[in-house]
Amino acid sequence: MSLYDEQYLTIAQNILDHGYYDTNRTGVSTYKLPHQSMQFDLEREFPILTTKKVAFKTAVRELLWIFKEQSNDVKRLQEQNVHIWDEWEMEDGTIGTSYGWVVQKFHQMDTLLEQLKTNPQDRRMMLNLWQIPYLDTGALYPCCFLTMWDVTDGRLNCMLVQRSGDWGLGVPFNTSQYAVLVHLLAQVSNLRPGMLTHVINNAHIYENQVEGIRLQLTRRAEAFEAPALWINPEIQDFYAFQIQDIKLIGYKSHDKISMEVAV
Ligand SMILES: Nc1nc(=O)c2c([nH]1)NC[C@@H]1CN(c3ccc(C(=O)N[C@@H](CCC(=O)O)C(=O)O)cc3)CN21
Ligand SMILES: O=c1ccn([C@H]2C[C@H](O)[C@@H](COP(=O)(O)O)O2)c(=O)[nH]1
Repeated sequence: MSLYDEQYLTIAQNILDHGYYDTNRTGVSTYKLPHQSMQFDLEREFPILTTKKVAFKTAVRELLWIFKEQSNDVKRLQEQNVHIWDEWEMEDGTIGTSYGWVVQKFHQMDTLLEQLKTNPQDRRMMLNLWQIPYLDTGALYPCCFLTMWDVTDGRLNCMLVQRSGDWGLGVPFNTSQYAVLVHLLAQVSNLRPGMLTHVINNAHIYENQVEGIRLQLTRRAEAFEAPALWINPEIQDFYAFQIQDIKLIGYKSHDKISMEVAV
Protein backbone atom coordinates (compact mmCIF):
# COMPACT_ATOMS: atom_id res chain seq x y z
CA MET A 1 0.00 0.00 0.00
CA SER A 2 1.26 3.46 -0.78
CA LEU A 3 2.80 5.33 2.14
CA TYR A 4 0.83 8.44 1.32
CA ASP A 5 -2.55 6.69 1.61
CA GLU A 6 -1.42 5.32 4.96
CA GLN A 7 -0.34 8.66 6.46
CA TYR A 8 -3.15 10.69 4.86
CA LEU A 9 -5.92 8.33 5.92
CA THR A 10 -4.57 7.97 9.47
CA ILE A 11 -4.86 11.74 9.90
CA ALA A 12 -8.26 11.81 8.15
CA GLN A 13 -9.55 9.20 10.61
CA ASN A 14 -8.11 11.19 13.52
CA ILE A 15 -9.80 14.39 12.35
CA LEU A 16 -13.13 12.57 12.10
CA ASP A 17 -12.69 10.85 15.49
CA HIS A 18 -11.12 13.67 17.51
CA GLY A 19 -11.45 16.85 15.42
CA TYR A 20 -12.91 19.99 16.96
CA TYR A 21 -16.07 21.17 15.21
CA ASP A 22 -15.82 24.87 14.39
CA THR A 23 -16.95 27.65 12.08
CA ASN A 24 -14.66 29.59 9.73
CA ARG A 25 -14.54 32.32 7.09
CA THR A 26 -16.27 30.24 4.36
CA GLY A 27 -19.50 29.55 6.27
CA VAL A 28 -19.04 25.78 5.82
CA SER A 29 -18.00 24.37 9.21
CA THR A 30 -15.10 21.98 9.63
CA TYR A 31 -13.71 19.31 11.92
CA LYS A 32 -10.14 20.34 12.61
CA LEU A 33 -6.92 19.30 14.29
CA PRO A 34 -3.86 21.48 14.81
CA HIS A 35 -0.27 20.58 13.87
CA GLN A 36 -0.47 17.55 11.63
CA SER A 37 2.54 16.37 9.65
CA MET A 38 3.51 13.76 7.09
CA GLN A 39 6.94 12.74 5.88
CA PHE A 40 8.11 10.94 2.75
CA ASP A 41 11.41 9.71 1.40
CA LEU A 42 11.04 10.63 -2.25
CA GLU A 43 13.68 8.11 -3.29
CA ARG A 44 11.47 5.38 -1.93
CA GLU A 45 8.18 6.28 -3.52
CA PHE A 46 6.15 9.09 -5.01
CA PRO A 47 3.39 10.35 -2.68
CA ILE A 48 0.00 10.32 -4.37
CA LEU A 49 -3.29 8.90 -3.17
CA THR A 50 -4.48 5.63 -4.71
CA THR A 51 -7.64 5.38 -2.59
CA LYS A 52 -9.16 7.99 -4.89
CA LYS A 53 -8.13 9.29 -8.26
CA VAL A 54 -6.15 12.52 -7.95
CA ALA A 55 -6.11 14.88 -10.94
CA PHE A 56 -2.30 14.76 -11.18
CA LYS A 57 -1.98 16.72 -14.43
CA THR A 58 -4.21 19.48 -13.08
CA ALA A 59 -2.09 19.65 -9.92
CA VAL A 60 1.16 19.84 -11.93
CA ARG A 61 -0.30 22.50 -14.23
CA GLU A 62 -1.09 24.62 -11.17
CA LEU A 63 2.43 24.04 -9.81
CA LEU A 64 4.06 25.16 -13.10
CA TRP A 65 1.71 28.17 -13.21
CA ILE A 66 2.96 29.32 -9.81
CA PHE A 67 6.68 28.51 -9.87
CA LYS A 68 7.64 28.30 -13.56
CA GLU A 69 5.31 30.81 -15.23
CA GLN A 70 5.05 32.80 -12.00
CA SER A 71 1.66 33.95 -13.17
CA ASN A 72 -1.48 35.08 -11.39
CA ASP A 73 -3.57 35.02 -14.58
CA VAL A 74 -6.46 32.58 -14.16
CA LYS A 75 -6.95 32.49 -17.95
CA ARG A 76 -3.61 30.69 -18.31
CA LEU A 77 -5.08 27.83 -16.28
CA GLN A 78 -8.45 27.91 -18.01
CA GLU A 79 -6.71 27.60 -21.40
CA GLN A 80 -5.39 24.27 -20.13
CA ASN A 81 -8.85 23.27 -18.92
CA VAL A 82 -7.93 23.86 -15.27
CA HIS A 83 -10.79 25.47 -13.38
CA ILE A 84 -9.72 25.12 -9.75
CA TRP A 85 -9.13 28.88 -9.35
CA ASP A 86 -12.29 30.08 -11.15
CA GLU A 87 -14.11 31.00 -7.95
CA TRP A 88 -11.28 33.32 -6.85
CA GLU A 89 -10.78 35.18 -10.12
CA MET A 90 -10.78 38.94 -9.50
CA GLU A 91 -12.19 41.60 -11.86
CA ASP A 92 -8.94 41.85 -13.79
CA GLY A 93 -8.89 38.09 -14.44
CA THR A 94 -6.09 37.37 -11.97
CA ILE A 95 -5.76 36.25 -8.35
CA GLY A 96 -4.01 39.52 -7.52
CA THR A 97 -0.77 39.78 -5.58
CA SER A 98 -0.71 36.16 -4.50
CA TYR A 99 1.18 32.94 -5.29
CA GLY A 100 2.98 33.25 -8.68
CA TRP A 101 2.92 37.03 -8.49
CA VAL A 102 4.89 36.98 -5.23
CA VAL A 103 7.38 34.42 -6.55
CA GLN A 104 8.06 36.73 -9.51
CA LYS A 105 8.07 39.99 -7.54
CA PHE A 106 10.95 38.90 -5.31
CA HIS A 107 12.75 36.69 -7.86
CA GLN A 108 12.33 33.88 -5.39
CA MET A 109 12.74 30.96 -7.79
CA ASP A 110 15.83 32.43 -9.49
CA THR A 111 17.38 33.00 -6.08
CA LEU A 112 16.70 29.46 -4.91
CA LEU A 113 18.05 27.94 -8.14
CA GLU A 114 21.21 30.02 -7.78
CA GLN A 115 21.66 29.02 -4.13
CA LEU A 116 21.25 25.33 -4.96
CA LYS A 117 23.81 25.64 -7.73
CA THR A 118 26.45 27.76 -6.08
CA ASN A 119 26.08 27.20 -2.34
CA PRO A 120 24.09 24.09 -1.43
CA GLN A 121 25.35 24.31 2.18
CA ASP A 122 23.30 27.50 2.50
CA ARG A 123 20.86 27.37 5.42
CA ARG A 124 18.86 30.29 4.09
CA MET A 125 17.17 28.63 1.13
CA MET A 126 13.44 29.20 1.02
CA LEU A 127 10.43 30.23 -0.98
CA ASN A 128 8.26 32.47 1.20
CA LEU A 129 4.93 33.53 -0.24
CA TRP A 130 3.83 35.21 3.00
CA GLN A 131 4.70 38.82 2.11
CA ILE A 132 2.61 40.93 4.48
CA PRO A 133 2.19 44.11 2.36
CA TYR A 134 0.77 42.04 -0.50
CA LEU A 135 -1.64 39.77 1.39
CA ASP A 136 -4.75 41.96 1.26
CA THR A 137 -4.49 42.62 -2.48
CA GLY A 138 -4.42 38.91 -3.30
CA ALA A 139 -7.57 36.86 -3.91
CA LEU A 140 -6.65 34.45 -1.08
CA TYR A 141 -3.88 34.39 1.46
CA PRO A 142 -1.47 31.64 0.39
CA CYS A 143 -2.08 28.32 2.14
CA CYS A 144 1.18 26.52 1.27
CA PHE A 145 3.17 29.63 1.99
CA LEU A 146 6.64 28.40 2.89
CA THR A 147 9.16 25.84 1.71
CA MET A 148 12.57 25.48 3.30
CA TRP A 149 15.28 23.62 1.43
CA ASP A 150 18.26 21.62 2.58
CA VAL A 151 20.97 19.67 0.82
CA THR A 152 22.46 16.78 2.79
CA ASP A 153 24.71 14.10 1.33
CA GLY A 154 23.70 14.91 -2.23
CA ARG A 155 19.98 14.79 -1.47
CA LEU A 156 17.54 17.68 -1.75
CA ASN A 157 15.17 17.88 1.22
CA CYS A 158 12.13 20.12 1.52
CA MET A 159 9.94 21.16 4.41
CA LEU A 160 6.56 22.47 3.28
CA VAL A 161 4.57 24.58 5.73
CA GLN A 162 0.86 24.94 5.07
CA ARG A 163 -1.09 27.27 7.38
CA SER A 164 -4.50 25.87 6.44
CA GLY A 165 -5.18 22.50 4.82
CA ASP A 166 -8.44 21.38 3.19
CA TRP A 167 -8.02 17.64 3.78
CA GLY A 168 -10.41 16.57 1.05
CA LEU A 169 -9.38 18.80 -1.86
CA GLY A 170 -6.29 20.91 -1.20
CA VAL A 171 -3.95 18.60 0.71
CA PRO A 172 -3.90 15.66 -1.78
CA PHE A 173 -2.94 18.16 -4.49
CA ASN A 174 -0.42 19.98 -2.34
CA THR A 175 1.65 16.98 -1.18
CA SER A 176 1.97 15.59 -4.71
CA GLN A 177 2.70 19.02 -6.20
CA TYR A 178 5.54 19.79 -3.84
CA ALA A 179 6.92 16.27 -4.27
CA VAL A 180 7.09 17.04 -8.00
CA LEU A 181 8.81 20.36 -7.27
CA VAL A 182 11.49 18.57 -5.22
CA HIS A 183 12.10 16.14 -8.10
CA LEU A 184 12.31 18.96 -10.66
CA LEU A 185 14.69 21.07 -8.59
CA ALA A 186 16.82 18.02 -7.74
CA GLN A 187 17.19 17.13 -11.41
CA VAL A 188 18.29 20.61 -12.52
CA SER A 189 20.65 20.91 -9.52
CA ASN A 190 22.34 17.52 -9.99
CA LEU A 191 20.98 16.26 -6.69
CA ARG A 192 18.90 13.26 -5.71
CA PRO A 193 15.42 13.82 -4.26
CA GLY A 194 15.36 13.45 -0.48
CA MET A 195 12.80 13.93 2.27
CA LEU A 196 9.57 15.88 1.90
CA THR A 197 8.10 16.90 5.25
CA HIS A 198 4.63 18.41 4.99
CA VAL A 199 3.45 20.33 8.06
CA ILE A 200 -0.16 21.53 8.29
CA ASN A 201 -1.05 24.05 11.00
CA ASN A 202 -4.84 23.77 10.75
CA ALA A 203 -5.87 20.45 9.16
CA HIS A 204 -9.60 20.39 8.49
CA ILE A 205 -12.38 18.42 6.90
CA TYR A 206 -15.36 20.49 5.72
CA GLU A 207 -18.60 19.00 6.94
CA ASN A 208 -19.87 18.53 3.38
CA GLN A 209 -16.80 16.36 2.63
CA VAL A 210 -17.23 13.93 5.51
CA GLU A 211 -19.20 11.44 3.45
CA GLY A 212 -16.59 11.42 0.67
CA ILE A 213 -13.75 10.91 3.12
CA ARG A 214 -15.63 8.11 4.89
CA LEU A 215 -16.04 6.39 1.51
CA GLN A 216 -12.32 6.78 0.90
CA LEU A 217 -11.56 5.26 4.32
CA THR A 218 -13.50 2.12 3.35
CA ARG A 219 -10.93 1.61 0.56
CA ARG A 220 -7.99 1.73 2.93
CA ALA A 221 -7.29 -2.00 2.87
CA GLU A 222 -7.49 -1.95 -0.93
CA ALA A 223 -4.96 0.78 -1.56
CA PHE A 224 -2.58 0.20 -4.48
CA GLU A 225 1.18 0.47 -4.75
CA ALA A 226 2.39 3.98 -5.48
CA PRO A 227 3.22 4.81 -9.12
CA ALA A 228 6.64 6.01 -10.28
CA LEU A 229 7.31 9.57 -11.34
CA TRP A 230 8.97 10.05 -14.74
CA ILE A 231 10.69 13.30 -15.56
CA ASN A 232 12.22 13.94 -18.97
CA PRO A 233 15.92 13.41 -18.13
CA GLU A 234 17.04 15.78 -20.88
CA ILE A 235 15.70 18.89 -19.18
CA GLN A 236 18.40 20.70 -17.19
CA ASP A 237 16.77 24.15 -17.02
CA PHE A 238 13.91 24.53 -14.55
CA TYR A 239 12.12 27.02 -16.80
CA ALA A 240 12.13 24.55 -19.71
CA PHE A 241 9.86 21.97 -18.05
CA GLN A 242 6.54 21.45 -19.77
CA ILE A 243 3.57 19.37 -18.72
CA GLN A 244 4.54 16.51 -21.05
CA ASP A 245 7.94 16.23 -19.33
CA ILE A 246 6.30 15.09 -16.09
CA LYS A 247 4.36 11.81 -15.96
CA LEU A 248 3.22 9.11 -13.61
CA ILE A 249 4.02 5.58 -14.66
CA GLY A 250 1.56 2.94 -13.53
CA TYR A 251 -0.84 5.12 -11.55
CA LYS A 252 -3.51 2.70 -10.41
CA SER A 253 -6.24 4.18 -8.24
CA HIS A 254 -9.80 3.83 -7.04
CA ASP A 255 -12.44 6.12 -8.57
CA LYS A 256 -12.55 9.87 -8.18
CA ILE A 257 -14.58 11.16 -5.22
CA SER A 258 -16.40 14.42 -5.96
CA MET A 259 -16.30 17.05 -3.25
CA GLU A 260 -17.49 20.62 -3.12
CA VAL A 261 -15.01 23.42 -2.61
CA ALA A 262 -15.77 25.94 0.15
CA VAL A 263 -15.36 29.51 -1.14
N1 LIG B 1 -11.73 25.56 0.36
C1 LIG B 1 -10.67 25.55 -0.46
N2 LIG B 1 -9.96 24.41 -0.61
C2 LIG B 1 -8.89 24.37 -1.44
O1 LIG B 1 -8.27 23.29 -1.54
C3 LIG B 1 -8.52 25.57 -2.15
C4 LIG B 1 -9.29 26.71 -1.96
N3 LIG B 1 -10.36 26.70 -1.11
N4 LIG B 1 -9.00 27.87 -2.63
C5 LIG B 1 -7.88 27.96 -3.52
C6 LIG B 1 -7.40 26.68 -4.04
C7 LIG B 1 -8.21 26.00 -5.12
N5 LIG B 1 -7.93 24.60 -4.85
C8 LIG B 1 -8.66 23.54 -5.38
C9 LIG B 1 -9.94 23.76 -5.85
C10 LIG B 1 -10.68 22.71 -6.38
C11 LIG B 1 -10.11 21.44 -6.44
C12 LIG B 1 -10.91 20.32 -7.06
O2 LIG B 1 -12.07 20.48 -7.37
N6 LIG B 1 -10.34 19.16 -7.24
C13 LIG B 1 -10.99 17.98 -7.81
C14 LIG B 1 -10.59 17.72 -9.24
C15 LIG B 1 -10.53 18.89 -10.12
C16 LIG B 1 -10.21 18.54 -11.56
O3 LIG B 1 -10.27 17.39 -11.97
O4 LIG B 1 -9.90 19.47 -12.31
C17 LIG B 1 -10.57 16.75 -7.03
O5 LIG B 1 -11.34 15.77 -7.02
O6 LIG B 1 -9.45 16.75 -6.50
C18 LIG B 1 -8.83 21.23 -5.97
C19 LIG B 1 -8.11 22.28 -5.44
C20 LIG B 1 -7.04 24.46 -3.75
N7 LIG B 1 -7.40 25.63 -2.99
O1 LIG C 1 -3.24 25.09 -1.89
C1 LIG C 1 -4.24 25.21 -1.14
C2 LIG C 1 -5.03 26.35 -1.17
C3 LIG C 1 -6.08 26.43 -0.32
N1 LIG C 1 -6.36 25.41 0.56
C4 LIG C 1 -7.55 25.54 1.44
C5 LIG C 1 -7.36 25.63 2.91
C6 LIG C 1 -8.66 26.31 3.35
O2 LIG C 1 -9.70 25.32 3.39
C7 LIG C 1 -8.94 27.27 2.22
C8 LIG C 1 -8.43 28.66 2.50
O3 LIG C 1 -9.20 29.31 3.47
P1 LIG C 1 -8.51 30.22 4.60
O4 LIG C 1 -9.69 30.74 5.40
O5 LIG C 1 -7.78 31.31 3.92
O6 LIG C 1 -7.62 29.33 5.42
O7 LIG C 1 -8.26 26.73 1.12
C9 LIG C 1 -5.58 24.28 0.59
O8 LIG C 1 -5.82 23.33 1.35
N2 LIG C 1 -4.52 24.22 -0.27
